[in-house]
Amino acid sequence: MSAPQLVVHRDKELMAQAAAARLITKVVDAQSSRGSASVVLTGGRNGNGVLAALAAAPARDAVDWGRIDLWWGDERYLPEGHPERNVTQARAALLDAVPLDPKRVHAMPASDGPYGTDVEAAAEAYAAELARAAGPENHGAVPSFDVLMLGVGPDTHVASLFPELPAVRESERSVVGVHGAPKPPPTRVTLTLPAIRAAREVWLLAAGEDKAQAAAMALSGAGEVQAPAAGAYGRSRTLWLLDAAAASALPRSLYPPASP
Ligand SMILES: O=C(O)[C@H](O)[C@@H](O)[C@H](O)[C@H](O)COP(=O)(O)O
Repeated sequence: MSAPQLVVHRDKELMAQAAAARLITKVVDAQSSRGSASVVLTGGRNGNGVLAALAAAPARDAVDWGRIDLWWGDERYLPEGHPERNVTQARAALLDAVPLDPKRVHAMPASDGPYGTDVEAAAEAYAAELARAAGPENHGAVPSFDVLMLGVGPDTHVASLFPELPAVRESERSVVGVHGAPKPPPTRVTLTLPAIRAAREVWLLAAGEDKAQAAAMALSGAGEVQAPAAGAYGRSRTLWLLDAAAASALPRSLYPPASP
């Protein structure tokens, strides 16, 4: 477990641009040292903001897009191509604009796919896909993702792990179905905390006033069942990328004050 490090940016645009720059560097480094990179994407405005900033970054061409595996932390269980699916939004923000290898774009199943309304079967299928990609050196049923990004919800949810719902307590499976999520749509597929913790680096993104209490709670010792974001950490690094508004309720002891 790595203790959280905080980086506070002036506003959400700068936060997205800085995260995109950071992601380019990480991916290029992973490709140089291991031949390929694996990145887990998140849904939500901030995750999509990072992808849009990456699409606009001149340095995006430094990435070898054919040698990157893309996975998702969660998916809204909706039909293929639905505008509210996380993968649809990621495609619009970045993926359609770069030369990815389609075999390495691991979208979560859709509700009109082979599993139909059986979200548990969809979750099992995604767990099996992750297991196939995990090498012996990965020590588990999921690959050692280079970077796993998570948007933080105002209730401290990450991926589709909502406070007190069964998915956040899952300790065995890497992927589960979610019913009755408080954020629409209610049916979702999500990585579990053990799968998230297999990542080398976990980056939590929080911007806006409505995230201030969530960030303060998750970073002040709350339990992961009440505050799922508190249970999201990487093996070598846990990075909270915040804008000033989301950082506004944090105890000053957690990060140095901005220069006057
Ligand atoms: O399916 C989703 O909606 C998500 O993956 C979810 O976990 C999201 O990342 C947070 O709710 C933060 O979303 P915002 O960045 O839009 O606040």
